[in-house]
This record gives sequence, structure tokens and C-alpha cells, in this order.
Amino acid sequence: MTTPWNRQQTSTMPSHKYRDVHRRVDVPLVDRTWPSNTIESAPLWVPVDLRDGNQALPEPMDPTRKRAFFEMMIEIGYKEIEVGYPSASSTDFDFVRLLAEQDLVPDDVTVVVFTAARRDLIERTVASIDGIGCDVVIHLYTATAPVWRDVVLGRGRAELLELIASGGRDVLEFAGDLPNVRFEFSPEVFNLTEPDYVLEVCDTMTALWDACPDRPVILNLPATVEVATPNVYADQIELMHRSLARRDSVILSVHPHNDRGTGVACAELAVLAGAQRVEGCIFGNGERTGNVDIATLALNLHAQGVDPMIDFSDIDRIRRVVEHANGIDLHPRHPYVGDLVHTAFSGTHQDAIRKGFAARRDGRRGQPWEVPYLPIDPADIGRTYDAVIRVNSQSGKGGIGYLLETGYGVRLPRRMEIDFARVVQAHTDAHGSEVDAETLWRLFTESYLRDTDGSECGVEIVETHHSPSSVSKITGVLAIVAWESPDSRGWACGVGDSPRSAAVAARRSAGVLAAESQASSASRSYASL
Ligand SMILES: CC(=O)SCCNC(=O)CCNC(=O)[C@H](O)C(C)(C)COP(=O)(O)OP(=O)(O)OC[C@H]1O[C@@H](n2cnc3c(N)ncnc32)[C@H](O)[C@@H]1OP(=O)(O)O
Ligand SMILES: CC(C)C(=O)C(=O)O
Repeated sequence: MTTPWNRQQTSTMPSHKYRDVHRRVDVPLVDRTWPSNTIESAPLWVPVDLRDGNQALPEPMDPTRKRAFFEMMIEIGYKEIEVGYPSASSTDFDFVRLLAEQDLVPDDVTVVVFTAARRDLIERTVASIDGIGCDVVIHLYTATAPVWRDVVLGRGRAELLELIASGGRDVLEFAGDLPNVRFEFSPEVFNLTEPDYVLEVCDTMTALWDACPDRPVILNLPATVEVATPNVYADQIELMHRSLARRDSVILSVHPHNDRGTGVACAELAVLAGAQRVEGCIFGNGERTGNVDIATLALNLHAQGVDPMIDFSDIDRIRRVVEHANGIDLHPRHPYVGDLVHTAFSGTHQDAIRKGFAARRDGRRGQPWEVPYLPIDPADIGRTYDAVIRVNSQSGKGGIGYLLETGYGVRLPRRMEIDFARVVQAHTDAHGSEVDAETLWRLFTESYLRDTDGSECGVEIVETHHSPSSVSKITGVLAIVAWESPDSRGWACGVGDSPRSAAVAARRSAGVLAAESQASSASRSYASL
């Protein structure tokens, strides 16, 4: 029998065209340890925006944009930066020359230059770093996965290994004697390469380049096109971590892309599995759906109490530089940096955030951050609390009260908040749009602070209280109003069954009091209520 819960879904997608990655790559790891690990310190970060990010842009960066991006990366603390593919274009080559000739790289920063395993390209790459004063990594790559071997490069396993080794020898010939140069190799499409073959290739390179603890070789294992769930990548990395020769002379690096939307998860699990270094782009620009977002990775660490060692305390400035350099705007929901990521529109979330803030004010200040719905304190990354709560038709009294309180210093009592929320709901239902604090204040004034003929009554509600228990015989709502005019200033209170009637009573009383002398009204103290 067909019931609503076992109804057959209809197949319309040609999914039979694709093979599960397990059928393409067998990862022989059964005793994986990464699921039990935790990340306790930041990996080495390497932004590749100026190379991998740049090669994905409709309009690659000009020298000015590249330089601004590079300088910003240095300011916020990156110590190793891939600066280009010098043999790709004169712009890329000239940028590396600019860094070399104008000595623009601080002593404690290493630059990475990228090249395919082709002698002419390697020679030009080495020419680009001639005379540069800083440390340099020459990053050699060749794809190793079967489809690339067969379709793109037209070489079998042994022939391709020889092509790569020959590139490695060219690197040694041109740059082996340069004391400030180290080497990196990437088996492009590592994640779709047979584990035994990629291990053979990597071990060949570390032997050829004589990896040693004083001059370690970087082996960078990319998920060039993300094709599997992140646990598969983690298994692949752990297998390499445990199998590589000269492991103590290898810096194990990862380079995830984000085709399945899980680049961040891949990088995090890879670090659990033994990766020491992560290449990616700040906010995740890059080929197709992007390189892994190393800003998100860093702030994820921050959010779990681990210092990311990169300064994101002014995230909006970083964002402006990145958007300008790439010519691509960030999504308003982009993790950490998007315009809307610290904003709650919905009522129950606003209520919880407001209570979370109040709890911190009331004594939890020094304690670990635990404000509902806000994974980090927006102030850590230079954001104010202004946008944390915004009001529309999905909002409730908590959010409305929060905006009045932060915008106008008016703290409404519970019953008055409930009453006023109805007024606001009627407004948002009628208009459909968001209301800002100014509009809320106008609605509030119109509802509670105007006389029946619509004229301003010249007083302002500064505070209202719900029947304080210390005041016997008063039931209902107490409203306090204040006024200030050239002749007098003071405050008054009123009691009523509803917020509205309390406000009216307070205003009446204010009207009387305002006529009295300032001295006599000022002598009434809060406590006497
Ligand atoms: C995953 C990645 O991000 S890899 C980096 C990709 N980035 C880029 O390609 C950006 C910069 N590239 C370029 O500007 C150009 O491709 C250049 C200058 C490097 C080379 O340009 P061209 O000489 O015109 O070659 P083209 O790009 O058309 O083709 C690449 C050739 O190199 C071969 N090749 C590709 N990758 C490699 C490699 N890693 N090692 C050796 N040879 C390679 C290809 O098989 C092809 O050879 P073929 O012409 O014999 O078929
Ligand atoms: C070759 C490597 C580093 C790369 O850019 C990739 O695989 O995406």
C-alpha cells in the first residue's frame, strides 16, 4: 500500500553517468585515526589568491590590485604567499620582478612561484626570482590521475613519472644551488590518483630533491576537483601521512577545491589526518566553485578557541581589498564576512540573542562566549552590534525591544513590549519591509506619545516598569516620562491597566508637573516611587 511516508520518488536525473569515487580510487585504510583527533594549533597557511585565484578571474589582477592584495596579506600575518605563475604572462613575471627589485618582501615572508613540469617554463620561473632577497619556494606540478594521464598528457604511469622527475631535475639544475630556495611538488588531482602511484611519485621527488629536516620538501596533495565526501579525502591524507618516505623531511600540505561545497570540511579533516599546511584563497575565490576559503578555516579555529595566527580583527577592510582585487562581490551569507551573517530577523532568535547579551551583562562577561545564535562575538572581527538584530514581519517583541533600547535608550516592560509588538506587526504586515530603529521610534511615539488629537505631547518615555512589587497597591503598568523644554525639565510617572493607559497617565501627570517649578519636580526621586 502506498502511504504518504513510503511514496516512491520519481527518478529524472541521469545519475547513472557517474561513478562513486570508491569505484575510481580504492583507499586501503581501515584503521584510520583522524576521527579521534582534534585541531589544537593553526596549520601553516598559504594564500594562493595571486595564482590559483587569479587564474580563475574573468579579468586577472593588474599589478596595482595584485600589490594591494599582497601587502594586505602581509599586514594580517601570512608568512608564505604564492605570488604567481611567472611563466604564464608578463604581468605575472613582472610582478615577481617587482617584488625582487624593489625588495618588497619582508625577511620573514616566503614567496611561492608556480610552474608546470616543462623545462622552458621552469627556466623562466627561475629567471623571475633572480636576485630576490627573501626565501622562495619553487612549486612544480603535474597531474597524476588516470584520466589526465590518458586524455590530457597522453602518458602511462612510468612515462609520466619520468616527465615529473625530469622536471624535478630541471628545477635542481636551475635553482638547486640557490640557498634561499626550497621545493614543492603537487601531484595535481591527487584525490583521483591511485594511492600506490601517487606515493611512488611523491617519494621519487623527495629522494630527488634530497628532502632533509634542514631543507624539507613540501608535498601538496590537491583535491583539484572535489569528487567525494570529506572523509574520503581525510583517509587519503592519513594514508600518505603514514606511508611517505622521509616523513620528517616533508611538509604535508593540502589544497582543496570546493566543487561539492565541502572544501572547508575537507581541509579540516585533512588537518586531523596529518596535514601541516593548507593552501587556499581568502574568502574562497578560485577555479569553478573556488579554492578552499582560508579565512573561514582560520575563523573556525578562532571560534573553537584556537588562535588562527592571522589577524581578522578588521574583516571588512580585508573584504574590501579582496573584492576590489578579484572584481567579485561576496555573498551576504558568506561565512563570517557576509553582511547578514551576524543578523537575526526571526523573533525567537532575537529573543535568545537579547537574553544572551543580558546574561553577559549580568555577570557572565569574563566567561567563554555563549550567546545563542552567534558563534563568535562580532566585535572580534571589527563588527558592531548594530546589525545583530533587524526587524521585519518575522520578528517579535524581543527584537523590537532590543532596537528601541539600543537606539533610543528605552527599555520597555514586558507587557508594553507585547502591546507594541502588535503595533509593529500590523505595520510590517501592511508594508512587507524591514523597519529600522527610527521607524520603530516613530511608531512608538505615534502609539503612546501623542494626544488623541494627534499632537505631540512633548514628553518622552524613558523607562517603564511592570508593577514593582515594592510599591503596594499599584497594579498594572507604570510608565515614566521625561521632558525637557527651555523652561523646565523633569520626569513623571503614571499607572494604568495597559501600557497605553499608563503612558497617558504619565503624560497627564507630566503636563501638570511641567507647569510646576523645576526645583519641586526635580526633588522627586526615583526611589520615592
Ligand atoms: C590545477 C591548476 O591550477 S594547474 C595551473 C593552471 N594554470 C594555468 O594554466 C594558468 C597559466 N597557464 C598558461 O598561461 C599556459 O597554459 C602556459 C603558458 C603555462 C602554457 O601555454 P601553452 O604552451 O600554450 O600550452 P597549453 O596551455 O595550450 O597546453 C598545455 C600543454 O602543457 C602540457 N601540460 C599541462 N600540464 C603540464 C604539467 N603540469 N607539466 C608538463 N606539461 C603539462 C599539456 O599536456 C599541453 O601539452 P601539449 O601542447 O603537448 O598537448
Ligand atoms: C596543482 C595544484 C596546486 C592546484 O592548483 C590544484 O590542483 O588545484
